[in-house]
Amino acid sequence: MAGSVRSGGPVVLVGCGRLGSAILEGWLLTETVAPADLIILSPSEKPAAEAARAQGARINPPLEALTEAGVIVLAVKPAIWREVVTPLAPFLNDQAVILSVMAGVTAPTLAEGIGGWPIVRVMPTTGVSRGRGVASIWSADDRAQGLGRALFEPMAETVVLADEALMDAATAVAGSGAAYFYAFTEALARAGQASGLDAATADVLARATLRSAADSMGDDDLEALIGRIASPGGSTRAGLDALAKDGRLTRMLDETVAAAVRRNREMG
Ligand SMILES: NC(=O)C1=CN([C@@H]2O[C@H](COP(=O)(O)OP(=O)(O)OC[C@H]3O[C@@H](n4cnc5c(N)ncnc54)[C@H](O)[C@@H]3O)[C@@H](O)[C@H]2O)C=CC1
Ligand SMILES: O=C(O)[C@@H]1CCC=N1
Repeated sequence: MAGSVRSGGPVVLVGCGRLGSAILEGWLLTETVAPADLIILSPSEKPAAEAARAQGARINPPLEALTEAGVIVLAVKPAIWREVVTPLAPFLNDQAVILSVMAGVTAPTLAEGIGGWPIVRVMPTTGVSRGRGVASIWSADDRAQGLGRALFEPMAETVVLADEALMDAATAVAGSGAAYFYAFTEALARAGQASGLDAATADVLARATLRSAADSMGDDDLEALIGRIASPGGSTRAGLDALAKDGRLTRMLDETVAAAVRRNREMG
């Protein structure tokens, strides 16, 4: 229901890039935040922000408007967040909550730049724009955690993490995972080409197959799902054996996730 998230004041979205826009679109689509409760800070014009403005959101009002804010959502790049929040801090009221969707930036680091307010970290996927995202949530503060859940549960499958240290792994799996999936799709299409399909046909087959596989996955046991396709001694089993030869699939994904975790830690 529009405006059902009662954060104690307007929701301020700081940064309306790829993720900020996705979050904004998800809130409006799922009516999680009423447009009139939204303040968007963005140095440049963004289509998602303009659409929100048309429904009543405020874009770049005088910073005095932030004194009413219930939650400040930081969706800027990790490299610039300090310079972005410094001018905002003097306008925030005691009850405001800082919600960060920035990869890698830890709560203690955030507290150095914008200390004194409860912090909740959320790692969403851009699927929130269609109300079908994933979001990992962590906070040491119950009220802030509740606010993070209220803002993301309507548009994402959410997981509350017990320990902030797990956020880097959750980011490496979920925040980045869709990109791995697209890279896999591309590689599958290329492999189809290497086996004789023309590029356009291989692209259609790879995309359509993985789309329909993702649609059918649900919560079913993954080995059971594989078993429904791979008949014993059949061609899929031969392909799966090649994929897993000498543990290479597992090793490749271990290395992929570990590299992303390392980078998240460096950014923090
Ligand atoms: N794109 C993704 O799938 C995900 C991104 N993230 C995190 O979200 C954050 C943002 O990432 P993206 O949206 O991909 O980056 P982006 O570069 O698309 O967006 C950042 C936005 O911040 C704006 N900005 C710069 N200075 C500003 C200021 N002073 N005030 C307000 N806005 C300002 C820029 O105009 C830009 O639109 C990053 O910290 C990233 O780690 C987290 C999960 C997923
Ligand atoms: O690549 C990034 O830095 C962010 C983290 C998760 C998705 N995008």
